[in-house]
Amino acid sequence: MSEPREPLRLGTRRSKLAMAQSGQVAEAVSRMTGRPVELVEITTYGDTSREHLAQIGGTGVFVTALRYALLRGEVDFAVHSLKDLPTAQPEELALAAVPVREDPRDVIVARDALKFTDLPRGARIGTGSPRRMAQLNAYARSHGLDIETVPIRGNVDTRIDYVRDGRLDAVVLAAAGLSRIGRMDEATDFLSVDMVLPAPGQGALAIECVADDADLIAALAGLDDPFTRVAVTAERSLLAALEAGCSAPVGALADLPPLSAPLERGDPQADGQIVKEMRLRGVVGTPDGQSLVQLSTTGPVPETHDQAMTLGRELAAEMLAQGAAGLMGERAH
Ligand SMILES: NCc1[nH]cc(CCC(=O)O)c1CC(=O)O
Repeated sequence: MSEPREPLRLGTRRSKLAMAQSGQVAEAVSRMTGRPVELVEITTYGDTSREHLAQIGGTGVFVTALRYALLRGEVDFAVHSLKDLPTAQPEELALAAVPVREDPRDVIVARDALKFTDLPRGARIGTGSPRRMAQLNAYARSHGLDIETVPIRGNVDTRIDYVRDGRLDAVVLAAAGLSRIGRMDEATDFLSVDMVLPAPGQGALAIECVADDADLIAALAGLDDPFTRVAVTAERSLLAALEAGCSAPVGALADLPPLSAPLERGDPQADGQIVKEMRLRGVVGTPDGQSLVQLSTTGPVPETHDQAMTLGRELAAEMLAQGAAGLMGERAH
């Protein structure tokens, strides 16, 4: 008979979203390793501060306390929303797995089940994210819509309450967050990524442990999705190269490009080969939507971390050449 094994300790924030995603990963890890996983709740500064996230300014307010718990050996691994993770990876910690990404899009929760295009003139839309403000306002400008973006913050429940009690016509949220807390049915419209590019890493999770725990890294590797990993690596490399923090008005998404015409037609040139390509799109803009730099590049799926990093850096360099830096306002660092 095998010895009973110690449970793995998963450090998690207390928020409903964090508990939901940690719970889902705990189950997957426990299924895969045959070891029980116990959740250890940790309070982070981002959870307790009442200041606006954009005012706190620093990247990673949700992440730091979990990382200290890992480094102190209080927990064995932690689950983060990848979009909340600072782009610099500390040497002592390993990004052990990036599981398959969920829907990366933003959605709105609007009153009266309204779609975005049905919002009335002067509609008040709540979001604390300069990225969402920039792109919504730019879209409104170019389509002759009259909307007002209203800065709010708070967890997903709090933000939906703004609509429920009539203070706002709509709020913008990440589809993945709503889905993980089981409230996806309250979304009234998806915002297409052609209209609003998501935050780098949105919809993806990061599973982190200490870099010298080789056994655990090997065990967690089973949860890794290589495509999601290179995609978010390229997105975050773009973000880092723009020297932008997590609250900067930067959107990025790497995904499969629409099938190219020759492949759709079964062009004999393609020789029966499906050419695996990835498209990386990036956007940066002023929150009022007056100025926006949006670029895209398509090429073979990166095969290594370095290739993915290069892809993001190169697109960022093109964006900077088109004036991206001037649109980001105060630099986070
Ligand atoms: N900003 C906080 C945050 N961090 C991750 C998610 C959602 C889940 C995800 O994007 O992976 C959210 C909520 C939101 O933006 O609506």
